[in-house]
Amino acid sequence: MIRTENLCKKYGKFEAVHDLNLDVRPGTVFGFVGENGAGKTTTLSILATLMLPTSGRAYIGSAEVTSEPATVRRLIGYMPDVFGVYDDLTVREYLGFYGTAYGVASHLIEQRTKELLHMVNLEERADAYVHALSRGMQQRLGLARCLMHDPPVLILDEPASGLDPRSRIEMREIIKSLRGRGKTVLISSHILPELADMCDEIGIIKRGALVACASVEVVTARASGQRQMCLEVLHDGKQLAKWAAHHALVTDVLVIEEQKVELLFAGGDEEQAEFVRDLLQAGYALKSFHEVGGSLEDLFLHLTREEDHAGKQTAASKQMA
Ligand SMILES: Nc1ncnc2c1ncn2[C@@H]1O[C@H](COP(=O)(O)OP(=O)(O)OP(=O)(O)O)[C@@H](O)[C@H]1O
Repeated sequence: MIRTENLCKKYGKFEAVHDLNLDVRPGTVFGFVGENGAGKTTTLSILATLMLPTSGRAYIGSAEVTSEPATVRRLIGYMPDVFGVYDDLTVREYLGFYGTAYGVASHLIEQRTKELLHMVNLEERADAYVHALSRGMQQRLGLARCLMHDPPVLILDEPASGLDPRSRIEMREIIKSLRGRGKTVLISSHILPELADMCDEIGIIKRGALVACASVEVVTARASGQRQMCLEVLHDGKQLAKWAAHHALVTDVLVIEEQKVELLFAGGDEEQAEFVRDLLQAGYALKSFHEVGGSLEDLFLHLTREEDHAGKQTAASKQMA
């Protein structure tokens, strides 16, 4: 639903986004994590048609951002990291203004305003002036604003930044509820645990390139000490996946190539040795077996250090789930 192909953006000679390949499936919440200056805002601005890429392509659905910006704008709701509010409007007027700007039919504006204010817990503030709202409330209103034209895709740039813990939790719960409404969400942050709680997949960006991408189950499993194992067999990987899925300590299985299977394992060394023995006894011709990485957060910290980690990055990129 959201896709970039070798996306690059240069500011003068400085390359802020470098050969970025993203693929966010419909209906998923994708967390885009990276330290300050990694290139998140630049990428999201290109997807929101606010900036042209230097090279490469970006798509929302089948619409390409540079050649079909009007179509893209209808498909997305974009919440920038910093946005202004109009001081002399009430909350209701503010949403009405954006509804009109987005071309929402006038009979729908009132209904949608009501629904969205309910969703972002601002019903009781409908007649308050926008400038009188707390920062958390303004951020929630900003999210409601993006949804006025009911777009299938949301692009949210650090929506919880600068919020106190309670407001962050409120924002997180609202974003989680968007998945239930079938929205595809791309959300950026520099805080991995915060994203892990509300996302289906996490992608890590470093110096403009995607260096790791994994399902949130993998992230959580690694954080909770489960092992991620990669097995290669001589024959059909699907058979092996079926066999492994029945094992009590296997919590998730993925066929990543015809003969290659990745799984999450909730046991220690002995159980793991037993698992491999059982597998051989069941007749599988095991070609290779290894454990994959530490926690994704460790990986993130490792990758964002200043030294060159080319070898590790390649390994990380291979972990694409
Ligand atoms: N208009 C610009 N001109 C020159 N350099 C820029 C411009 N905008 C951003 N940059 C640089 O490009 C790099 C990526 O910036 P970007 O804002 O995309 O990162 P980010 O991951 O969103 O960071 P943050 O979390 O701090 O918002 C940074 O080094 C930044 O200084």
